[in-house]
Amino acid sequence: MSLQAQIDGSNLWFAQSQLHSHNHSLQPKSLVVTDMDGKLTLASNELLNGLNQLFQTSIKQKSRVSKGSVWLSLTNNSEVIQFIDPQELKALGEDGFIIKYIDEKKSVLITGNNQKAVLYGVFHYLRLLQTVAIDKDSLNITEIPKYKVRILNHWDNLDGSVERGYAGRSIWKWDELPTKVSPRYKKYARANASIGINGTVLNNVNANPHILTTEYLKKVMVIASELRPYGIQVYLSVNFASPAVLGGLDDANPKKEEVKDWWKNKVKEIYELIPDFGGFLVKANSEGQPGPMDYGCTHADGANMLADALKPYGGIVMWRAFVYNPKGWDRAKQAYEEFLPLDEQFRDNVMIQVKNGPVDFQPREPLSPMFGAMKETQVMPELQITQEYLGFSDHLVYLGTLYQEFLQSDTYAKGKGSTVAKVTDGSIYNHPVSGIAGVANIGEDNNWCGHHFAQANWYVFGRLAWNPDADVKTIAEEWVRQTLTQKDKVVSSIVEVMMNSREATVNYMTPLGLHHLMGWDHHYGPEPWCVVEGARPDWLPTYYHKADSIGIGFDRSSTGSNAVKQYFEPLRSEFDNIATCPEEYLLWFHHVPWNHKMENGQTLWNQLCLKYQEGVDEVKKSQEVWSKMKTYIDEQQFKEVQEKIAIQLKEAIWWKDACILYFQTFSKQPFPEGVEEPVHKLEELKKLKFDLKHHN
Ligand SMILES: CO[C@H]1[C@H](O)[C@@H](O)[C@H](O)O[C@@H]1C(=O)O
Repeated sequence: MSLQAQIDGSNLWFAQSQLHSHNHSLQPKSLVVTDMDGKLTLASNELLNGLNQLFQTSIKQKSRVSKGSVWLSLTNNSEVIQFIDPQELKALGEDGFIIKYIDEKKSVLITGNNQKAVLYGVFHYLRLLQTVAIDKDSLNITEIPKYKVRILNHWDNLDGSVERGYAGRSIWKWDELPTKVSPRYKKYARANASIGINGTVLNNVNANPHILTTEYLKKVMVIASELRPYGIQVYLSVNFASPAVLGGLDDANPKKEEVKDWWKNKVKEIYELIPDFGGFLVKANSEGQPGPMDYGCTHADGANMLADALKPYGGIVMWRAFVYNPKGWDRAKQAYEEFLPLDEQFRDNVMIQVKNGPVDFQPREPLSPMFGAMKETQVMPELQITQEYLGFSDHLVYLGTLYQEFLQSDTYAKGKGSTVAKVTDGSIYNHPVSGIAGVANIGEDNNWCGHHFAQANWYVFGRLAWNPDADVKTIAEEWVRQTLTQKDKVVSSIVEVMMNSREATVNYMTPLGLHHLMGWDHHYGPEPWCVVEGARPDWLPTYYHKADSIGIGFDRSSTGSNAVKQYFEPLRSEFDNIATCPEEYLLWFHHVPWNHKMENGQTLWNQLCLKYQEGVDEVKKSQEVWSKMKTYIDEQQFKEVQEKIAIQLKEAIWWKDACILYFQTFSKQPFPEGVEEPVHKLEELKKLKFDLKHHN
């Protein structure tokens, strides 16, 4: 694969360069577009390009539907109405589509209520051609996305750097805009549209107020117009202090009329430039960011002020609940404590954006108790696609399994079956908006995401935002077939590596419910011993593992911080009781003696060491599998992944050695049989200096 091809995005899944090996009895013969006013030009071009590439022929465009046609039309066409029930068409809403084999015409119809929906239908159809065998009977598909807002959050700064970004600099070229328009914007839009993503927040939640200057808004306008044809709305992160910093007001007190007016005027200016602007994302009173609490006001006061300004234009506010205070006993409890009393107070165009776990994007966390608990306010999940705590773009970690575990976690908010997906996608609580956000892993690296397999995490996020109940193994297979290879016998081996990769990472980094053992600022390698003078205690690993001569783990049970109280029954009791707490969360909820008997009869100490070893062994296995892929994979992709897996294995061993050697200073017990002798010395590991620059 040439460098240019990578930059062009030809190594992304939507390039449609290879066909699935299944025999397609329904090979399209012609394309018919019923389109009076040119609304479907983009969709039909995508389809034509895709089909031509897939079948390596030139598909003819015709004006009449005949045997073997693929027929694109909006639903308001009189012919379409003959074949599909009007109720069904109405139910499609804005983004839903139908792909249906029409017997009478011996052709395939792709239709939706607007151009964006038809485009989604086109991409879905192309995906099917590449990933499964389709026939007349299977082509009877209605797809309606579960979440209304399916959005990426870029933590991209105006100077081109990316907070927690591991794929090079930002793709947004603020210096060149508005005059020069990078070709990547359009490719980004296509890739996102192909998986149903319909929104993007361009800038970091640690927001530079300058994004709201007229100068920057004009740049934003250009990006918005590049993304618009693909159905992607632009949103911005805003700094709560903007009225003071930019507007010269005395402060940003949300109760003051002049502050409200400043926001109203700013919003008006934005909509004049970008009529379909989506709204604001806000990180307030969190990690030093300004917010309404600076003025004795609440999160609701702040969010509602912005919501009122956006409401006349249909805009929304995504207000983050990532708040924690170093004075608290347990960081995991704080969002709930701050936000639950405010339920019922938020406007209906506000969503509270909550990270999947109660702490911070760890390799594994139990669900945040916020899900299901806030009933009157729409809560939207925030997932992290960039691998801040999962080995950056050096480790192969397929996050589909993490996302699925979270989305299918039962909150019990309305009895059994109240999964996170159902309490947030509108199935259980019905609010006018719903949404799900993913913190992007995209940068200007040739391969877009730093690691070829990291693209799969962007892909699976989009597919789950469309349908949170979809099967992530199937999604992994889709991605492999569209991106790497169509050879059946190797597809399943690669999918297996992907499916095991997250558990492997949990095991070599933080097994059995441990969390936040990473270096306190870079969040990359292991530093469970880390003590930093002057640093917030809740940024240090020792705050989380609490290892001592008796045992290890954070006691969040009813005898400890009582974080368990924030969960619905029966979860609360299950987590609270050391005998029923799932072992994968054991040290999250309990301080457990070293000699505690685990389910398999091992002591906690032995099991902990064995888990670290299991993680390392799994990476060894994936290295072996990958080494056999050489003949099936593009040379450059093969080599680059191989190099990364070698790093991952080295670092999995680093993680294992660092953690078991350090925890041994408390347990004072030997390593059990089956655990490889550490190749490192603890004192040397403690002196290792991590070079962040090397990883960007
Ligand atoms: C954007 O800031 C990030 C910060 O870099 C990160 O270490 C932490 O995970 O979370 C913050 C947040 O989510 O606001």
